[in-house]
Amino acid sequence: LVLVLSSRLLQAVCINAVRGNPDSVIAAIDHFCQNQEWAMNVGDEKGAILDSVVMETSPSTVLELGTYCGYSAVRIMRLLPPATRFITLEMNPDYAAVARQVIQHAGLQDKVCLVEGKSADLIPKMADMFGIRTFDFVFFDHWKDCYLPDIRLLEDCGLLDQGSVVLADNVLCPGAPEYLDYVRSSLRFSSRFYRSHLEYTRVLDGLESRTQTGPGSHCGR
Ligand SMILES: O=C(NCCCCCn1ccc2cnccc21)c1cc(-c2ccc(F)cc2)cc(O)c1O
Ligand SMILES: [Mg+2]
Repeated sequence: LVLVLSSRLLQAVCINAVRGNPDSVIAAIDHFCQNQEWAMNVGDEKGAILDSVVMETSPSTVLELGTYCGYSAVRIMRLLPPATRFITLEMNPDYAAVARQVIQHAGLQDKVCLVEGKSADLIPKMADMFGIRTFDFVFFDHWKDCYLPDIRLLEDCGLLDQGSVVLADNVLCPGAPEYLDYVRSSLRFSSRFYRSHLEYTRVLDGLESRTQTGPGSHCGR
């Protein structure tokens, strides 16, 4: 039976990770990607930066765009207190299926709301679908040319408010130049670059966080 990469990654989790132990799931995926086959998880180096920004923000509502195999979803959810809402979007049904099983192996299936679809279609429905007013923390890890239109869409839908943090993966590799220009240009928010490396390689990459300083677009004209 020929397994596709995401299924081989899931197999490595099932074999090497302890059920109900998120840290062992993270370690199993990192070991697989470092020693068997590269995969586009945020990885351990950038993952540690993601952890620190999540802990610093201590959000009560979190949105992730780009679930892939669920690696960053497990990283984020393992840090969140029980009442936190975590929503993650994946457009590829095969990846979504693998992610559900990876998240279940970590014992975090009750905390996740994994939705299949495209950000442009689902962001405008977030408020109605999930009763979410604003997101305290958003992790961008989907199509890099969607980062800019999607942060604008989140703002236009009033889903970002004062203190909301948007953290974007891969701002150098593959890169999101227009997004970087945008978040670094406006005075309405502060942005910070975390220098790192492309997952499981020595190629330069980084994360960019953007914190809303002014009130959300829906109030405080
Ligand atoms: O492409 C990347 N990720 C996006 C995958 C597709 C997301 C699709 N998708 C999911 C939800 C969703 C919602 N709306 C619309 C679209 C949506 C990615 C690539 C690399 C990479 C690859 C090769 C290389 F040589 C160097 C680097 C590294 C990363 O870390 C990455 O994240
Ligand atoms: Mg990425």
